[in-house]
Formats: sequence, C-alpha cells, structure tokens
Amino acid sequence: MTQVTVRAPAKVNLHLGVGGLRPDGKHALATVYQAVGLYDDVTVVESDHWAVGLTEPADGVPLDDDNIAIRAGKALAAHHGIDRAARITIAKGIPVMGGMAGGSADAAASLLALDRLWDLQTSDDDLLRIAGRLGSDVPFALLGGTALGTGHGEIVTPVEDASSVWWVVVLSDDGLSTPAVYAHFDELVPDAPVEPPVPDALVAALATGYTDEIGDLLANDLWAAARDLRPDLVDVEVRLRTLSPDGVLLSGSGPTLLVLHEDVEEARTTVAELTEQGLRCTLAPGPVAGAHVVTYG
Ligand SMILES: C[C@@](CO)(OP(=O)(O)O)[C@H](O)COP(=O)(O)OP(=O)(O)OC[C@H]1O[C@@H](n2ccc(N)nc2=O)[C@H](O)[C@@H]1O
Ligand SMILES: Nc1ncnc2c1ncn2[C@@H]1O[C@H](COP(=O)(O)OP(=O)(O)O)[C@@H](O)[C@H]1O
Repeated sequence: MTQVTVRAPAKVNLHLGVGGLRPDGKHALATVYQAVGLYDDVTVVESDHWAVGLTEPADGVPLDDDNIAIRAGKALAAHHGIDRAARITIAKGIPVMGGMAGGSADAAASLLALDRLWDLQTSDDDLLRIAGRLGSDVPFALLGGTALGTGHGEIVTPVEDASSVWWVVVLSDDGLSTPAVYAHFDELVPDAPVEPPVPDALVAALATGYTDEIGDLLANDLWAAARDLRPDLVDVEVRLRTLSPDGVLLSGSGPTLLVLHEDVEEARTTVAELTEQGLRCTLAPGPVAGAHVVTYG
C-alpha cells in the first residue's frame, strides 16, 4: 500500500510583536518566524476511517479526531469535495506545548502528505489558505525558511535571511497553554496597539546575516506573561544570560527557552554547560526548509 512521509520543522519567533485582541478571538501579530532543525515526520496511508498514532508515546498529543493532523486531512478532503480517509502516524521530534509549533508542523505535513497520496495537485495558494484556517502557525510550517507573519500570524511573506545560526533549545518538563499566555498578555497590556509595528531593523539585520546584530534585536511580547505563569523560567533565563547576555529568547508562548549562537562549537559548549547544570537541551540549526516529502512508496 502506498505511503507518504513528510517532514516538517519547528519554528522560533525571532520577533513576536503582539497587538490587540481581534473580533475573531486572536491577536494581531507582527512576527518574524524562523524554521529550525527539530522535526516531526508524518506518514500517511489510505484507510477507510481516520486514525492517528504516534511512533513513541508523547503526553498531551490527542489520539482522536482532535489531533490537528486529522483536522488538516479532513479540511483537505472537504476542499476537494472527496470522501477519503487515512491512517496518520507521527514521529515527534518537536516538544509538545513548547512554543515551537509542533502541532502546526503536523498539520502542514499532513496536508502535504495527503495531497501527494491522493494526487490532488492542490495549489500553493489553496494549501496556505487551508493551513491558515487550521492554525496561525500552520502556513509558516509549509513555507519554512524565515518569514514575516502578519494578520494573526497566518499571512506569511518570505524575508531574506543570510544568517546561519545554531539555537540551543532549552526544554521544559511541562508545557504552557498558548491561549492562557495570550489571555494573561491581555491583562498585562490592555492597551496593545491594533496593529503591532513590523520590526524593520531585524528584517534589515537578517539580510546582512550578522548574528550579533540579530541577537540584539530578538524580542517577544509574550515573555512577561509567560514569566508570570511559569516563575520557574526566570531562574533558567538568568542562568542562560550568564552564558550569553544577548542571544536569549523565549520561544513563542513558551516555555522553551533559546540561546542563539553563530558558532557550532560555542553552541556545543553551551549545551554541555547547561547539561552539567541539570537542564535538558538540544541543538537546532536555522533557518531550515519547510514541510517536504521525504519518502513516497
Ligand atoms: C504564540 C505562537 C507564536 O507563533 O506560537 P506558539 O507559541 O503557540 O507555538 C502563535 O501565535 C500561536 O499560534 P497557534 O498555536 O497556531 O494558535 P491557533 O491555533 O491559531 O490559536 C490557538 C489560540 O491561541 C490564541 N491566539 C493564537 C494566535 C494569535 N495570533 N492570537 C491568539 O490569541 C487564541 O486564544 C487561539 O484560540
Ligand atoms: N499533532 C499534534 N501534536 C501536538 N499537539 C497537538 C497535536 N494535535 C493537537 N495538539 C494540541 O495542540 C496544542 C498545542 O500543541 P503544540 O503545537 O505542541 O504547542 P505550541 O502551540 O506551544 O507550539 C496542545 O494542547 C495539543 O494537545
């Protein structure tokens, strides 16, 4: 039986500018996404009913129709007016509820894999539109590289990125709920701008590729809210800043923390030092490609 595997990357938000709450319940964003080298692999095979499984157990991932990979598959079938289903198997390499868009990666991968499995030839524009209805981060998981995200994050425009960086990804044992972080942001910043400003200086720095300059311009408006909800992150952040004063960042809504490095040996040293301190961390390069087919057969 034919099976298709698609690999999709995690993301970080180099800049996450959050505006006011919109009538649709989401916040206006001006964000710069960068795809980074932690991946989920999603494999699909034809089936007479929808089913999803994991290659290894992972807390917090629904194994029913709530799984965003199934929701993506159903949305694609509905778009084409076809009554087909698939069995979806996910190998998770992206932390769950970590602010790195693992669910969005699975949705993007599922769209692409089923498009191939069923030979639907869906246009890129249609895929991006379906993706944007599934979740704010899903279009970017299709695109990859580095991109500006506007609207509620679903309108993605590639930006030139001459950088080649290494992220030390500091994992947390517990996840953080994205809606809870946004809700607390509203309490902390009741007067957020309707449209947050586009970070022109960061976009210009990315075009030059100078890592130090990029490190100076990292920003995340959700950080204060995440710190309040997870005070334990503050201690970790202080320890990271001792190692690298400028390149520390909260990934999206958290709780994953990141340290930027240009040099892979320095990044490895940071991983070794943090591991020594009892923190769980890994390395991820950026930018990397968006969702892509890896096997078909
Ligand atoms: C914060 C970000 C930054 O890239 O990433 P994560 O940290 O989750 O990975 C995203 O905005 C998360 O996007 P995503 O996880 O796709 O969220 P969605 O499914 O669209 O929305 C889930 C919920 O998050 C809140 N939400 C999401 C996006 C947005 N622009 N404003 C919001 O307020 C809403 O409460 C919404 O109901
Ligand atoms: N395939 C999936 N993988 C991970 N989480 C999923 C998936 N499908 C649905 N979810 C739900 O999506 C929410 C967000 O998960 P995730 O994308 O891992 O985190 P984040 O939004 O912080 O990047 C979780 O509550 C999880 O239960």
